[in-house]
Amino acid sequence: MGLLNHQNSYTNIKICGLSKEQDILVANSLAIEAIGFVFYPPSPRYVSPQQALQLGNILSDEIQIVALVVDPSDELIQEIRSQVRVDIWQFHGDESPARCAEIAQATPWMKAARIDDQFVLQDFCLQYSASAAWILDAVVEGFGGGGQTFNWQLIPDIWIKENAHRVVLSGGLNSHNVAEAIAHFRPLGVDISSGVEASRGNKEPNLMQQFVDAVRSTDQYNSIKGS
Ligand SMILES: O=C(O)c1ccccc1N[C@@H]1O[C@H](COP(=O)(O)O)[C@@H](O)[C@H]1O
Repeated sequence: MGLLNHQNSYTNIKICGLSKEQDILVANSLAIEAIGFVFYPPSPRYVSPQQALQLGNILSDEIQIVALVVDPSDELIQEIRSQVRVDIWQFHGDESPARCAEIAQATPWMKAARIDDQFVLQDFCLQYSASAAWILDAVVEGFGGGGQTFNWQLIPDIWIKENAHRVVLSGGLNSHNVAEAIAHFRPLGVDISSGVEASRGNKEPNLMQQFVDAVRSTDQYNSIKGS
């Protein structure tokens, strides 16, 4: 169980940016590993620690909570820690490795790499070697959640072969492109926000279901194919 579980024979799924009770009830009905709360005020998916506490109370214990932050203040971290069950921290800003470790303490954390043709992946991986997984995302306005894919060809095949077991792939995923994404990366997990929304910040239950179905049927197809 869990987004960072390497023993699963399937692709782990995180749905990010849930902000309403209805989103949580839908998540509870899907066999997903994690949901994300966005504690970044400019985001259309922002929830306060108090809201996250209430939403967390109705979330299934089987589903992990990822706390997504972008260069957070100490005060915000304190508030999140005191109110929310955080299973994994997600750092999506310019946090240094030391700052990630300081905030996360004993809780696992993931650092997002925002990929463009200037990005030096080797340096990033060395710098953030303590990250339990690396989130690969696109460069978008507002740090993330922009529904944009990055150019997958920028990631060398050899790097994918050696490191995909530590990758949570994100950036513009949806039920139509996720099979190709899994075939290309064979990642530890996939992370989606915009692709399961009717409009920015508004999750659509049918799209959430379709995304999970697409991931699970891709895994099944790949296991039958034996690849
Ligand atoms: O979701 C947001 O609003 C957000 C804000 C700031 C940083 C990251 C954010 N979300 C993360 O962005 C990626 C990609 O999301 P999308 O599927 O392309 O919309 C994902 O890791 C979200 O967790």
